[in-house]
Amino acid sequence: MENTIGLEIIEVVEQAAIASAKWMGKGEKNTADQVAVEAMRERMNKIYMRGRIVIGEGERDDAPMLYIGEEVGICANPDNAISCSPDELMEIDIAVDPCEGTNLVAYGQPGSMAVLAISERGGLFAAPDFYMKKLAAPPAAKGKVDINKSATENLKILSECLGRSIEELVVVVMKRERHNDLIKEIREAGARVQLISDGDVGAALSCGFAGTNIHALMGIGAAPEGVISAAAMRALGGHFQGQLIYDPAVVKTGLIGESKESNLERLSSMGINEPDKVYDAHELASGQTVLFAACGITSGNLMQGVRFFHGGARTQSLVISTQSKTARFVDTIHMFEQPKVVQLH
Ligand SMILES: O=C(COP(=O)(O)O)[C@@H](O)[C@H](O)[C@H](O)[C@H](O)COP(=O)(O)O
Ligand SMILES: [Mn+2]
Ligand SMILES: [Mn+2]
Repeated sequence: MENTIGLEIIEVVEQAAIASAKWMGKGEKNTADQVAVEAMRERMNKIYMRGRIVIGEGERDDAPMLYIGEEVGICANPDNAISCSPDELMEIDIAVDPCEGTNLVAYGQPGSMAVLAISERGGLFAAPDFYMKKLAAPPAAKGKVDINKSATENLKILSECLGRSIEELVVVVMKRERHNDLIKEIREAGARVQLISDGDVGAALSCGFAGTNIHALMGIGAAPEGVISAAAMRALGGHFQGQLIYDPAVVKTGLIGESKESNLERLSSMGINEPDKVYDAHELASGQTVLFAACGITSGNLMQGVRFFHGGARTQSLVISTQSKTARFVDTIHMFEQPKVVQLH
């Protein structure tokens, strides 16, 4: 799979990031999102593959593009099958977030990215558009920290695994009312908290690499982003656990339906009969081969954002693969037209 589409998926996230970055700082989050979706879809449909969106922009009725169930790629069209090799005809599942951190792009804040994860059919958990309680930590703490434990206990475990005092640990938490107690507990345990307004995929990913000065992600974010984060952490060997949150009272937003009961029904209709199950990275991204790709829109811990110059742009992307066991940073100069200069830095 990596041989067939490895390089092309870099271009998919690059194109989405470039399109979105043109709207950086313009205060128009919907446009920054929409152009990323369009660019991602256009580039995806030029790939010799037979893809299906399993995590995308929502149900078909709400999302005109990259909706859940949408078939993408040249080989998704049976008329093209003759020009596709058996490898390209393999059915693959794709989870996308063309603009992860739309607010960050709209307000020119760091940490937004175009992201996707790919696996063979059935290899990614088709999470509902609910919330997810998440715990991400570095590879050294994999399987040792546990989402069922308190933040205080996990910080002690992290400190032992990483050979640092608790005071030397930094935990990323989304700045939300639902996290007030969690933030208090982390601070009382002695660790430091980095509050983010948006973008918990980037925070989870940062836990996978030493040197980012981020040692854990705790708290509740969106479930689809949880699956994409899990794919990255699965491929990196980091720790990721997620538990669906279906009770609107817990998240304190009206975004996930009116009642816990109706949400439980929806989960059951999707075949999720253990709604409180804690999933680890291998369950959320269970495929034999899992690829994760991201391209910075605005600069973050791991990737620089898109930098435009006359007639071109420079991007930085990251592709992580279970197949080649690589985390590959890709630095690309894009020449849109005849540039006056090809900018090196
Ligand atoms: O910040 C986020 C927004 O993602 P996007 O809509 O693609 O720009 C995500 O990283 C979060 O995981 C998540 O969507 C968020 O926590 C849910 O929103 P909220 O109700 O504001 O917490
Ligand atoms: Mn997102
Ligand atoms: Mn998004």
